[in-house]
Amino acid sequence: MKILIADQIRALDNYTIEEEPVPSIDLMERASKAFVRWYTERFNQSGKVLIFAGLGNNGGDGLAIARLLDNLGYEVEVNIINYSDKRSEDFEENLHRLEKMLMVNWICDEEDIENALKNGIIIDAILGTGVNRPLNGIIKETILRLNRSNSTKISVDIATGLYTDSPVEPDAVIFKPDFTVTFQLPKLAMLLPENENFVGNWYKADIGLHVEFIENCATDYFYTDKIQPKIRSNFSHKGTFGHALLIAGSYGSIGAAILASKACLRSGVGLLTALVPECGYEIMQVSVPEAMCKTDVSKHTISTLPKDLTVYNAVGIGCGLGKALETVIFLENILKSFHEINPKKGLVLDADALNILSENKKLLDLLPPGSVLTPHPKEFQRLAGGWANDFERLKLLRQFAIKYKVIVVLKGRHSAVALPNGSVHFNSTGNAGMATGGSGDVLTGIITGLLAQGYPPEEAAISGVFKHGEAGDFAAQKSGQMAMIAGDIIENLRW
Ligand SMILES: NC(=O)C1=CN([C@@H]2O[C@H](COP(=O)(O)OP(=O)(O)OC[C@H]3O[C@@H](n4cnc5c(N)ncnc54)[C@H](O)[C@@H]3O)[C@@H](O)[C@H]2O)[C@@H](O)CC1
Ligand SMILES: Nc1ncnc2c1ncn2[C@@H]1O[C@H](COP(=O)(O)OP(=O)(O)O)[C@@H](O)[C@H]1O
Ligand SMILES: [K+]
Repeated sequence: MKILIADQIRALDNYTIEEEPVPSIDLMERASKAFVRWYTERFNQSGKVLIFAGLGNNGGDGLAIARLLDNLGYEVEVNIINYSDKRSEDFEENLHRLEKMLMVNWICDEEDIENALKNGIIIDAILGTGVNRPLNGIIKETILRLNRSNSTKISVDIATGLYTDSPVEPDAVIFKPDFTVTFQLPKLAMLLPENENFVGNWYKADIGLHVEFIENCATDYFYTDKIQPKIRSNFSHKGTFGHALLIAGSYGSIGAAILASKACLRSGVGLLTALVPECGYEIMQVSVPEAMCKTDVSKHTISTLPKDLTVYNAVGIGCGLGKALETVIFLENILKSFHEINPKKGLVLDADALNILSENKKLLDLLPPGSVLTPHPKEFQRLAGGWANDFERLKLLRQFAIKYKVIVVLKGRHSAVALPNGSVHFNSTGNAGMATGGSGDVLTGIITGLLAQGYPPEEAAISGVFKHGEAGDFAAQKSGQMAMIAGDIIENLRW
C-alpha cells in the first residue's frame, strides 16, 4: 500500500470528486460514516461525546459525525473553535444540516473552553491534513486544555497540529489522542516513533478514494500490510529450497545462533548449516538437531573463513558474534571474497557484524550489492551518524541504502525497509512484546532462510520483516506481550 504526502492526498480527494464522480459533500459524508462505523463498534451510547470542530473540511467531518452519532442515539455536544472568518463550503453545509437538530457552542475564549470540558469522549476534528503552521491563539489554548483531560481522545484523520510529512517544531502544541482514525491511507507521520504521543493507536478507514489515481501516484513510501509467500511445488525436495549458512555465536552467546537457526528452519529453508565457535558444538547439536553444525578452529570466537562457501545459497552473519580482533579479520575476509563465491548469493548482516562495520567504516565499501543489513536504531546510528528528528533519520536511511546499494532494515515499531532504489517499506505487524533479547536474531534467521530459497533480497527483507512481526502478534495473543520471549516468535511462524 502506498503512503502519499498531503498534497497528493488533496489531489486524490479532488480527483475522486471529479472522476467517480461524487460531490465533495457526499465524500465527506462517506468519510464521516466510516469514522462512525469504527466508533460505534467500540463505544456505546453511555456518556457524552464531545466533538471539537475546526472550520475547514476536518471540522466539516466533525459536524457530520456529530449528526450521524446523534441520529444513532448518542448524546453529542458540539464545540466549534472560532479561530477565523474563513470556512470551507462543506463545513458550512454540514453546519446548516446540524443546526436543524442540535445547538452548537462557539469557542472564542478561555471561558468557553472551560465550559465545553465535561466528562465524555473527546473527538478532535479541529484541523486535519490541511495544517500548515504551528497552532496558536484559541486553537492552541483549546488543545493545551484538551491534552490535560483524562478522557478518552480520538482524532479524526490526523491529530490537530501534526504535520503529515514533515517534522514538527520541538515545542509545538499538538493534540495527543489515544486513537486516530485516518482516512484511506496511513500518513507518514504516524509511522515515526517521535510522533507516538500524537497518534496513539491508529486505524485506517476506507472511504473509496480513486484506486487508479493511487496506483499512478509516484511515492517512495509504502506500507506493507500483506505479503505473498511463494507456493511450494508438490514435487519439491530439500534441494529445491536452498542451503543456508548462519555464522553466529561466541562464548556466552551461542543462544543467538540457536534462535537464528531455528527461525531459519521454520522459514522453509531446505538445508541449514550453522558455523559456531568450537564451544558451541554440543549446544547446537542438542538444541537444533535439524541443522548441521560446523565449528571454527577458535574455541570461543569465529575467526576463520570456511573453505566450501560456494555450497551455500545464502549466508547470515552476526548474531552473538562478538567483536574479537580475529572476528573483525574474518568479516573483512568474507566481504572481500564474497563476490568471488557467487555474486547471486544472498548475504545478511546483523548485530556485531554491523558493529564491526561501524568501527571499521572502510569495510562498508566491500559490502556486496544486494546485501541485507538489519540494524536497530542504535546500530544504525553507529553506522550512519546521528539525526535531529525521525524525518532526518529516514533521509539518512535512504541515502545509506542508495549509496551502498544494499537493503537496510531499520528495526522497531513499523520497521522501515529501505531499498537501493530509495524506496522505504514500513511494516504493519509486530508489537512491544517483541522488545526482548533475541527477537532480532530470529529476524536474521528468517531473512537468511528466504534468501536461500531464492527470494530476491528486497522481497526477502520485506516479507521476512512482515512474517516476523505477524508471528510476534500471534505469540502476544497467546501469552501476552509481557510474557513472550523470542523463542515464542519462532514457534508462531506460519507461512
Ligand atoms: N477534501 C475532501 O474531499 C475530503 C477531506 N476530508 C477531510 O478534510 C481534511 C482536510 O481538510 P482541509 O484541507 O480543509 O484542511 P483542515 O480542515 O485540516 O484545515 C483547514 C484550514 O485551516 C488552515 N490552517 C492550517 N494550519 C492552521 C493553523 N495552525 N491554525 C489555523 N488554521 C490553520 C488552512 O487554511 C487549512 O486549509 C482531512 O484531514 C479530512 O479530515 C474528508 O472529509 C474526506 C474528503
Ligand atoms: N515495540 C515494538 N513493536 C514492534 N516490533 C518491535 C518492537 N520492539 C522490538 N520489535 C522488533 O523486535 C526485533 C528486535 O531486534 P533487536 O533489537 O535486534 O533485538 P536483539 O538484538 O535482542 O535480537 C526487531 O525486529 C524489532 O522490529
Ligand atoms: K483532527
